[in-house]
Amino acid sequence: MAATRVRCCHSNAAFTRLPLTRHRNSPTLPISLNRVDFPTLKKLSLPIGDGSSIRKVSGSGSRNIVRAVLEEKKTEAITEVDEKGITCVMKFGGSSVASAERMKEVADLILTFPEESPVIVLSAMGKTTNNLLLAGEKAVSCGVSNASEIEELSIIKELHIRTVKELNIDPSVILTYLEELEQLLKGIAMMKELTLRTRDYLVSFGECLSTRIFAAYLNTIGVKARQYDAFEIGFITTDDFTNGDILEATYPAVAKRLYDDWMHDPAVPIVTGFLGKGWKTGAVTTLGRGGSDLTATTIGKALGLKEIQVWKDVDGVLTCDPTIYKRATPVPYLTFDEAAELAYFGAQVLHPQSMRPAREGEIPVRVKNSYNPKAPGTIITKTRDMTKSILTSIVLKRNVTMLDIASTRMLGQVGFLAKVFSIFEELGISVDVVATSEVSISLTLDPSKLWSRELIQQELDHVVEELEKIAVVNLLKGRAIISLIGNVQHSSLILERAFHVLYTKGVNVQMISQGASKVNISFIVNEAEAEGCVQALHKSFFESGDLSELLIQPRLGNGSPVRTLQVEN
Ligand SMILES: Nc1ncnc2c1ncn2[C@@H]1O[C@H](COP(=O)(O)OP(=O)(O)O)[C@@H](O)[C@H]1O
Ligand SMILES: N[C@@H](CC(=O)OP(=O)(O)O)C(=O)O
Repeated sequence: MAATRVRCCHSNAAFTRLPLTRHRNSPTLPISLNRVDFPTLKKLSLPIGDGSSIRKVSGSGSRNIVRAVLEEKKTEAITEVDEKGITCVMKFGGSSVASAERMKEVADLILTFPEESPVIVLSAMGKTTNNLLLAGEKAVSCGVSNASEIEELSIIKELHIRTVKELNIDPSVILTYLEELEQLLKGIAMMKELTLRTRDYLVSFGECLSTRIFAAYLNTIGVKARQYDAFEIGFITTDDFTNGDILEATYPAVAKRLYDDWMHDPAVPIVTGFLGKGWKTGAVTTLGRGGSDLTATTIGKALGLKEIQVWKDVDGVLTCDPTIYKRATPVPYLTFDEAAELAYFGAQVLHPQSMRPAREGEIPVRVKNSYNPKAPGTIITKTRDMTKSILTSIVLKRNVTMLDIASTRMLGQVGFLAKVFSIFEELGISVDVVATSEVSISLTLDPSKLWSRELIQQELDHVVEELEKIAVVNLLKGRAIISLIGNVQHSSLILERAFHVLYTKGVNVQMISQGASKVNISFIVNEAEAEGCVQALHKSFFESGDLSELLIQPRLGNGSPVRTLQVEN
């Protein structure tokens, strides 16, 4: 990997010179200006440092110069860089680094982009996170003397030791971690409890191990790499264990640490995905399952990179989950809103919060297949051409619980709605889909943040108990949400087609909602019927010709059709 080298700093009597480097493809985007964070600098209008604001930042493509003029302090910074800085972030999920063989392929893949200097974000190897969680649950009841024999612990040890051997790297990079993991499981066995905080610490071993192995491997093949634990480099989160939210302070802290290190001693940063540090407790937190995508987009925004790449085991975001229907095809373009909605409604391919930093930083996200790098993948941007777009993807969220809540009329309608939602707020449970009538509400509960079955039941009992103080509650389990992500400007066409399919299949829709986000129509069906519905909907929307031909001509006030077909963007 080429290094960034500062060649000269001009002097000018009127100005103080500050070190500043520039982004390769974006000459006006400097990388660091003393202690000023990059996104702030990029916006140009915000106050920086001790109250100065940037008047002008300009660059020259040919001479690789970036110039920043700071208003009040009359400070100018000019730095000339003859090679590139960090250009993109590449995240590889568990499936992409599941074995030594896969790690070699990922290393080769990174090296096929010599023009890039990436930050690499890794998830835990293969199913390691699931195995860690299972090991933790078993430890609670297995007794201290049996903790070392937990099957999942052996699987984790065996996988990592075999990987280290096959990659020919020094096993000491992971042995202390494996010993510590065993100690932790013994501790859980001794305490006979697994708190959410301990659970997060437990699963953090997955990413801590995979990144250490991969960084060591890159170093053995002559690519200088440096491992980072996200919780040590400024990933600050709320203290919501198992579901931490990234706090704003993360961006400048991460940018500073990565760029300072890069400037002093360039090496490919290999960062643990999924992990953070609680701002009050200082303990390790996690960002929710699949959270490494969010780590990657956070780094992308922090460094103001030109692209965020998330490498998966599928050819991009597909028209539906390929495990439900294998004729799913890649969606070439998505907006941040569509991708966020798709993720929120259960498409495992992206973490629900991961689009937020990318959208804020306006950084394109590319979803690629590490098993098939030639496939173009999906590119996610702020806007896209929606002219012919009707339906983009069908998403299924299983294991949904629906609540029918009918008011006992002790409260007026407004008070009733407010009271119901305050109960959910107090219990920290989010609601997915809502439909209301004058005296009743139907809604579905989001199961994604609950990690174990016992917890779901516990929380449900509590919700019902609270709601029964003001309403008659009917709890309906075994439901599924089918979400149609698409151009809701054509909702009539989408609904007409969707209901025709469901009617033909004899499926009764139990609730329907059209999101205010204008990209999503959701309906609730029995879980047992849901997969069949997705398959039938996919056939109808994606396998029966060009739907845009069906768009009805808008009609004039007198009912006669207008001459040209207009499709709103
Ligand atoms: N609409 C969709 N498009 C692509 N993949 C999907 C979709 N819905 C669900 N998936 C599932 O998401 C998986 C990829 O996400 P994930 O397992 O989190 O990847 P990684 O661990 O590599 O980050 C795919 O293997 C696929 O089964
Ligand atoms: N290892 C964590 C975080 C993650 O992002 O994983 P993946 O990228 O493999 O979905 C998990 O399994 O949840």
